[in-house]
Amino acid sequence: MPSGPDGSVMEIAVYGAGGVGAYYGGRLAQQGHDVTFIARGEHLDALRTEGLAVESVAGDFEVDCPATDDPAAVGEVDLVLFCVKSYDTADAAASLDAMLRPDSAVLSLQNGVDNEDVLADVVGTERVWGGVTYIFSTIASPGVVEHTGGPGRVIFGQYHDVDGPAPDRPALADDFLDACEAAAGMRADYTDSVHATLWDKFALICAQAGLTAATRQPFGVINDTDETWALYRRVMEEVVAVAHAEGVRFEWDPVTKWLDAMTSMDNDENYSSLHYDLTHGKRMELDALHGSAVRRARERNVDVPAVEAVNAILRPQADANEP
Ligand SMILES: NC(=O)C1=CN([C@@H]2O[C@H](COP(=O)(O)OP(=O)(O)OC[C@H]3O[C@@H](n4cnc5c(N)ncnc54)[C@H](O)[C@@H]3O)[C@@H](O)[C@H]2O)C=CC1
Ligand SMILES: CC(C)(CO)C(=O)C(=O)O
Repeated sequence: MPSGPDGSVMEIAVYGAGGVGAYYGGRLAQQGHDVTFIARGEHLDALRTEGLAVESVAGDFEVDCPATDDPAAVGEVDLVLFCVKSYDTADAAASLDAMLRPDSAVLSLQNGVDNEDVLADVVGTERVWGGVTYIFSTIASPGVVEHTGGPGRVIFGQYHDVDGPAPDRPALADDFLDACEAAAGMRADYTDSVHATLWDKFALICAQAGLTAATRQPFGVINDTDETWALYRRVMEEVVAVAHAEGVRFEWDPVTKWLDAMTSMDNDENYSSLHYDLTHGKRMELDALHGSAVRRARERNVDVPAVEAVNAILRPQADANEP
């Protein structure tokens, strides 16, 4: 049964119903929320005709939700889960308006630290929630999403200027937290430290995605190889230095936190979505990850030789995978 605070149904559009978006949207639909998928191509055709099938380590399920490639046809919703790849952010953001009321929100679950500003420029900062997610999930075939691991965890917060105070938590965020708590196979937490949360994930993903993609090896091999493990740490340290230079304040040390967490998890076989895209000939998010870190470091005069090296190593393959 739906589980808003008063038992209400949330109206949710999933913009980019791929590995991440269809998984979380499907879980919320499974719980009875009113979810519409925005997708395209053969995947959209399959969602329309067969519905969504999710093969998940947290339990397989199927749901049948309306699906479209036209955001204007969705109508107004409470929340847009914004889950396109970062290279599609600007194009997709341009058609958000038709789905939003003044009190609606757009929650980005994307990797990278550039997306929220792009969204805020289009829909206004007050309607943007910055978010991160920890999951391994991909489109296995049209209409079929495969969730192979990760805790299925979302952390999000009202976006705001990096120098300003965190705004009050919006009432809609409580509705969404309740919806997530009631749903199977996912968990969400709210943060007042949205910038630190985004950069904390950015530091991890630059190391995890960068090193798994550059070496084509899973985490366990990287962790077992002294030189490679040193580079993994170095990438994180450099990204955190850029965050500090941008005025992001952490109440924890992301490098120690992630090195401890990653080595204590059952993680040895894991790669990353960037590695998946690289090895499947798909367009890569390199520009939004290491490319962005390098650009931001240059603007702030921070030395990031390890991030530059990973960026340079991956660039030819990223260029080759461009459509
Ligand atoms: N896949 C994973 O396990 C994880 C991914 N992420 C991040 O989440 C974001 C989404 O990644 P994935 O779900 O893997 O991507 P995906 O490629 O599986 O899904 C995105 C979908 O959006 C669709 N799309 C893009 N623009 C569209 C438009 N204008 N209209 C309709 N459909 C559109 C694409 O066709 C694609 O099917 C990325 O930023 C990624 O880095 C974060 C954590 C884990
Ligand atoms: C952190 C990780 C590796 C899994 O959530 C990820 O974000 C990705 O694969 O893109």
